[in-house]
Amino acid sequence: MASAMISGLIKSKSLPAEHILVFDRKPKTNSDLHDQFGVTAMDSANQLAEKADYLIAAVKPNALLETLDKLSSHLRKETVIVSVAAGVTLESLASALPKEQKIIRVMPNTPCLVGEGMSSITPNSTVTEQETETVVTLFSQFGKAEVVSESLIHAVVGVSGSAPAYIYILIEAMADAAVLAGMPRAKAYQFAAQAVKGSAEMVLESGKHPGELKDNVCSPGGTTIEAVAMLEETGFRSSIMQAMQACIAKSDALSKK
Ligand SMILES: NC(=O)C1=CN([C@@H]2O[C@H](COP(=O)(O)OP(=O)(O)OC[C@H]3O[C@@H](n4cnc5c(N)ncnc54)[C@H](OP(=O)(O)O)[C@@H]3O)[C@@H](O)[C@H]2O)C=CC1
Ligand SMILES: O=C(O)[C@@H]1CCC=N1
Repeated sequence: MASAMISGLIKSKSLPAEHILVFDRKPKTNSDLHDQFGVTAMDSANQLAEKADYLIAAVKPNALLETLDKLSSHLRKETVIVSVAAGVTLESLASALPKEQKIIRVMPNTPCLVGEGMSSITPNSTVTEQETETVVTLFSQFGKAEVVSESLIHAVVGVSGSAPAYIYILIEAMADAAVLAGMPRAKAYQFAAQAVKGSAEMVLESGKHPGELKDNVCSPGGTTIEAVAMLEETGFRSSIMQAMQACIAKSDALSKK
């Protein structure tokens, strides 16, 4: 996720690469990030903590609190800690950080890598409006970003954070069926991915209800309604909803650990 954000930020040209400071505990990953993106690789997490204005922590949720706890004594009071971890609440983050530390929870997704991310932003009470705006602007450099209340983050994990995985499965299945019908594999991925991308753009740009857009594709007695009837029979909608409910429940369970 960190690479996706760094890459998105570099591509946006919104700040010089060397102003982005990074640290990964694996020296090779650290130097690879510098070689690949031109960012400044720090020698230690403590050094990063001392210098950063906005510190984005992108380690696994189960390692985050211990990592922040170790950094605590090196942080400046005005540094804004940005956590992208699923299921780690503002309250738990605060418990591992100095009193009154500014904290923002962000839930991004991997399409940040290609400038098409979707990120939610949730500040704690010590963050100023201007600092929240700065983080919204930062994450808007590689996609869309919106402030949401903390209670909605589980839904965000389900509908955008984890969602690229479901869409990739959809694209893979569509391509498999096209291959079954004789289309070469590479072309099948291109056709399937472009169909998904174009359909998403139609929802975002037209503002029309997805049901209306679906109806427009279904010619009477035609091919599409056959596919739609089969999707209903095999429980496609229900499958998506159940998968997302499992995802949302896991996000909720992680936050209660
Ligand atoms: N992947 C996704 O689509 C999304 C992920 N997230 C969140 O992003 C976070 C990272 O997830 P993801 O990128 O998938 O995980 P990865 O395991 O791919 O990346 C985590 C990276 O952090 C490194 N790391 C671990 N501990 C430290 C430390 N103490 N100091 C410095 N670097 C460290 C890891 O190194 P090592 O290999 O040595 O463990 C690894 O390179 C998670 O909290 C997740 O909830 C949020 C939204 C979407
Ligand atoms: O799978 C995960 O836990 C992370 C959080 C959202 C996307 N990936």
